[in-house]
Parts: sequence; structure tokens; C-alpha cells
Amino acid sequence: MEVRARAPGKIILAGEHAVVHGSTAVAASVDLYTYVSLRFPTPSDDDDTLKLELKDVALEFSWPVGKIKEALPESDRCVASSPTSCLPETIKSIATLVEEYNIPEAKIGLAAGVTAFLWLYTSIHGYKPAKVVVTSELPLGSGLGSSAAFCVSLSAALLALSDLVNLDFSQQSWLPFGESELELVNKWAFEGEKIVHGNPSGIDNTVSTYGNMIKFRSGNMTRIKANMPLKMLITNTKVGRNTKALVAGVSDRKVRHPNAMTAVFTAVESISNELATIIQSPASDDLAIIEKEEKLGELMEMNQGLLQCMGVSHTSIETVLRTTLKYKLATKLTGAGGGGCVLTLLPALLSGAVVDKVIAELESCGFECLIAGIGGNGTEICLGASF
Ligand SMILES: Nc1ncnc2c1ncn2[C@@H]1O[C@H](COP(=O)(O)OP(=O)(O)OP(=O)(O)O)[C@@H](O)[C@H]1O
Ligand SMILES: C[C@@](O)(CCO)CC(=O)[O-]
Ligand SMILES: [Mg+2]
Repeated sequence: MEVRARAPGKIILAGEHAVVHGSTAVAASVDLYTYVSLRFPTPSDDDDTLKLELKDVALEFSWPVGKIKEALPESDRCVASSPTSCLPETIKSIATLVEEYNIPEAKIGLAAGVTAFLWLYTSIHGYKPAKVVVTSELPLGSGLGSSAAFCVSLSAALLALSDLVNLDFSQQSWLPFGESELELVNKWAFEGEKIVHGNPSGIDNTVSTYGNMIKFRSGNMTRIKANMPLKMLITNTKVGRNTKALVAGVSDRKVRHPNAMTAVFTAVESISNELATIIQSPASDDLAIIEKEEKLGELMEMNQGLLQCMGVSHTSIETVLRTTLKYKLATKLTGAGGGGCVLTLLPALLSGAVVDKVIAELESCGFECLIAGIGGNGTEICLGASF
């Protein structure tokens, strides 16, 4: 039996980091996906291993299921229907299975992803042999929610072939889940994100699960609908960073300066709410759109200033800011910052020639630019997919 699941990456239009501390953030899915294929061997395959192939980083893992059972006995597991956090002792036990593979130092962030895989897999399917293959269109560790897309697509594939989900096996196209199934996918993905991020707000897995555009605050999502064209240039600075470390850095700064940081988070709350209101409000003509774009750009610049206060900007991000400012374009980092990806608002009436010039100038700095579709579907599955 085989299934393929996909889950989109995301951009955060406003509110990253502050959302971890209870402020509102606004995020949208992007049409770049992570794909997970899951296949259970037939008895004639005579295969007693759990295999994981991470194609993007050219790594393959294979554990005999007996070995997984030894490291992670039944008493440490939980049940598929009620997502539970992986305890620190269990993370250590799983780490023994991951460490065997001597992941190269440059790819060490991947160990957390593999640990999340083993936790999600064993929680949902126990010690059943299987082959899981992961590929992604997203740059990993760059602010576009690759960890969430990984956890969501994995949870979706695992749940699709569990007893908890009833699917129509006659269809061979991408299909959405029902609401209650999406809720379960999202909860499991959040548990995976906790292993990768330490202390995630849940916004990334939620927007990857449900797609479209959302407002998110303290674990609660509100769907929002854009009432204006929204085009963003995404610049990948290609400076590697790690979300867990950046999130921890902001929390440390909050401990050192509680009043100042609380004021920063409160300001972000106002920015996110105002941004959501502008995006949703009707615009009758070009003039109204231009007015809304000017306000959005200003809010993005203000948010970027506050992210700098939080200590998560980077010289590469500042270079993108300076470059786009020459063209009077507003820019902010997206995701955890510290490098990674940066958003630039492209007004609807901006000429293609100017966009080409900005992209050429950014790419001459060694950055990579892309324009992705914003606000598409969330996670979907395709049954009977072939490897
Ligand atoms: N396709 C993939 N294959 C293997 N591991 C992946 C994949 N996608 C994500 N991961 C895991 O997620 C980690 C990157 O997560 P991280 O949260 O640091 O960045 P991000 O999610 O891309 O950015 P942000 O959280 O700022 O949106 C990787 O180191 C790896 O553990
Ligand atoms: C930095 C952060 O706010 C967004 C990362 O995409 C972390 C989180 O909300 O979990
Ligand atoms: Mg992440």
C-alpha cells in the first residue's frame, strides 16, 4: 500500500518571533511543497526494516524494526489518536538510533528532523516496516517553513495509511483531508515541530496544514482572505541559520529586558492586526490598491525594525533592505531571520523591467530570487502513488 502527501511552505507577512510570545502574526502558504511517499512492504518483500530516504540532502537511513523496539519500547510510545509531546528521555533514546549514522557536521540540523520522523512514525505506526521518501521544493532552513512542511507532509502520509482515516482509494489525484483529519495532522505536525524548533508557536505547521492566509495568536487560527493583489519577491540570502537557536535567542533577550521586549511584542501585535485589516478591506480601484500597498509596505518596514530590536536581522538581510530601498520597495525578513529569506512587496503596477532590475542587482550579491504563488491549498494526499 502506498500514499504520497504534500504540504506547502509559508511566508510570514508580519509577527514572527513575537507570535511565540503571544502576539498575533499573519502568514500565507506558498506554492512550494515538501513531498512524502510512504509504502508498506508486502509479505513477499520479506523486509523488516524502516527506511527513510531524504533526497534533498542525499541521506538514507535504515533501521531493523527490532532495534527501534529496543530503543523505544512500547511503554515510551503514545497512541496515534492523541498527539503527545516526545519526552526529553525519549528524544535521547531516539538519538541513539540517529547517531549511528554519523550525520556530517554541516548537516547536523538534520538530526532533529530525523528524530521527529522516528517519533511521528512510531507513534502512528508502531514497529511496522516501511519505506519513506522525502523530497522538497523548499530551501531547507531558510525561513520558508521547511521544517513545518516536512512534519505536516509526514503526518499526513502516516495518518492517511492509519486506521484513523478513511480515504477513497479510487481517486488518483491530489485530495484534501476532511476537517477532523486536518486537525489531527496539524496536532501531530506540531509535536514534530517541537522536536525541531524547541518552542514553536504552531503558526508554521498550521498554515502548512490549512493553506491560504491566516491570522494566528496563542494557538488559535483565523482564516483571512486577501482583497487585493499580493505579490512578494522572495530573496534567499543563502545564509544558513537555525530556527531553534534564533527563537531561544529572542527568549533570552526577553529575560534580560522584559519591559522593553514586551513593548516590542505589543507593537508587533498592532502591526499584524493593522496589516490583516488592510489586506482584507475592499479596494475599489487602482488608487485604493496603491494606498493599501503603501500602508502595507510601511508596516513591513516597521516590523523589520522591530525584528532588528529582537536581534534576528543579519548583514545579508540589511543588504537586501538597502538594495530594494533604492527602488523604493519595502522589505522585511520572513520566518526566523538570521539570514534565510527576505520578502519584498512588489506593487501591482510596478513594471516588469524594474522587477527584473531589482532581481539582477540582488542576484549579483549572490542571493537567489523567486516569486511564489501565495495562499494556495494546504496539505493534500494522493493514493496509490509510485516511488
Ligand atoms: N526536506 C527535508 N528533508 C530533511 N529534513 C528536513 C527537510 N525539510 C526540513 N527538514 C528539517 O527541518 C530543519 C530546518 O528547520 P528550520 O526550522 O531550522 O528552518 P525552516 O523551517 O526552513 O525555517 P523557518 O522555521 O524559519 O520557517 C532541517 O535541519 C531538518 O531537520
Ligand atoms: C520564528 C517563528 O515565529 C516563525 C518561524 O517561521 C517561530 C515560531 O513561530 O514557531
Ligand atoms: Mg522551521
